[in-house]
Amino acid sequence: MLRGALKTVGSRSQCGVEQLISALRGVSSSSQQLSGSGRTHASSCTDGDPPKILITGGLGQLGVGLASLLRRRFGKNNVILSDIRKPPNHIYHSGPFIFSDILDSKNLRELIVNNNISWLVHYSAVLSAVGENNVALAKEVNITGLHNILDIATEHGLRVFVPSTIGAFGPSSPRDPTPDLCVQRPRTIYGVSKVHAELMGEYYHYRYGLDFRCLRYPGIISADSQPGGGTTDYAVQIFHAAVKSGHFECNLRSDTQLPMMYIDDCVRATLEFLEAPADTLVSRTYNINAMSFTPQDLTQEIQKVLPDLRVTYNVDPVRQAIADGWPMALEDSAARRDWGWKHEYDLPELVQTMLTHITPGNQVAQAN
Ligand SMILES: NC(=O)c1ccc[n+]([C@@H]2O[C@H](COP(=O)([O-])OP(=O)(O)OC[C@H]3O[C@@H](n4cnc5c(N)ncnc54)[C@H](O)[C@@H]3O)[C@@H](O)[C@H]2O)c1
Ligand SMILES: C[C@@H](O)[C@H](N)C(=O)O
Repeated sequence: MLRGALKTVGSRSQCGVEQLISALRGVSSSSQQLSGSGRTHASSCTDGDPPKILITGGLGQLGVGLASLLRRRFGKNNVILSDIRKPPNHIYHSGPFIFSDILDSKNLRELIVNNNISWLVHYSAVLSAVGENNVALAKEVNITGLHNILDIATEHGLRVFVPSTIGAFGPSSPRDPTPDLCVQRPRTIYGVSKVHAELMGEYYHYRYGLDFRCLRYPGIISADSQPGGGTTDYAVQIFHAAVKSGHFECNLRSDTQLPMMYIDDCVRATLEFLEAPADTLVSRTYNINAMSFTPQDLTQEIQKVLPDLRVTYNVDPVRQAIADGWPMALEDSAARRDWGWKHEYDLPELVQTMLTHITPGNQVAQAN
């Protein structure tokens, strides 16, 4: 039966996944139809052992920061970074790194089996602004890639974390604040693919018992890694320009308010959510919020430290249209209630911390 199921899965059919799960669990397919309760199957790690974690798309803005926190928590060799790009030397030498293209499901499956992976953090993606410039690539990476991840995670009983975003909402969503559950009609391929990921993950959870976990991140701000082509990138770039030249040209209007978060809060939220006992999670997808600000607010806060900073505006119509349809703040009381989410950085702490990291003698380590 197992051989038959494997053969079917090789053809990537939904039915194949179902058969394989049955074969691996030794249950009849009728007994595992529509679990309803969404009870997760398969242990995420062997009793007492730390999880073995694979991070896809790990060389982007967020992967290295998350890997560093997870390695401190679970041990260096239990966290493997992967990407399709070659890592800089300091990342290559900081812990296990491996090539993995999420569009190559055979390679991905081998990696998971050979390394006994139990948790999968799926960071590969094409972000909002880049996605609008290359819809075909965004569809491939964000939708086909996601399908590969969910199928393989289901086959091998993994705990899988897929981040969503403020970009999963659109102009018809309530914007200030945006609740967990509301109308989601995004107008970018990035947003559409992230709503798809949320729904597919939840479907696999209820249908197959997949331990799917998803947080909707705000725009993330980091000092030692560069953003990958999103609408919120200005909020990272302004710090480097402020320190380097004292002038920043902003591609969003001065009054564009968006939810943002410092990277340390983002990766800590991800770890805490990954570790939360399944029975505390009322939902599989949660908003998390920290602060909201406009380019003007951010400029004024930076000017408290660097009064000579000059910001001019050259609005990019594509990014502005995207931002105008996104939340101004996220409502995240469910995350705070169910698994204890609490942010630590508001705007003043963010600015102090970023400027401390980005000093002239300590220019951004190009993590990515
Ligand atoms: N950074 C943010 O502000 C933010 C906010 C909300 C959600 N997110 C989500 O968090 C995740 C990580 O974001 P990020 O900012 O690090 O993204 P990023 O754009 O900086 O990095 C994405 C990585 O994916 C890799 N990638 C692309 N195609 C791939 C493929 N076929 N196979 C394997 N890897 C591939 C790229 O090489 C890149 O290193 C994404 O899913 C993103 O949607 C990010
Ligand atoms: C918000 C987030 O998903 C990403 N930084 C983007 O702007 O596309």
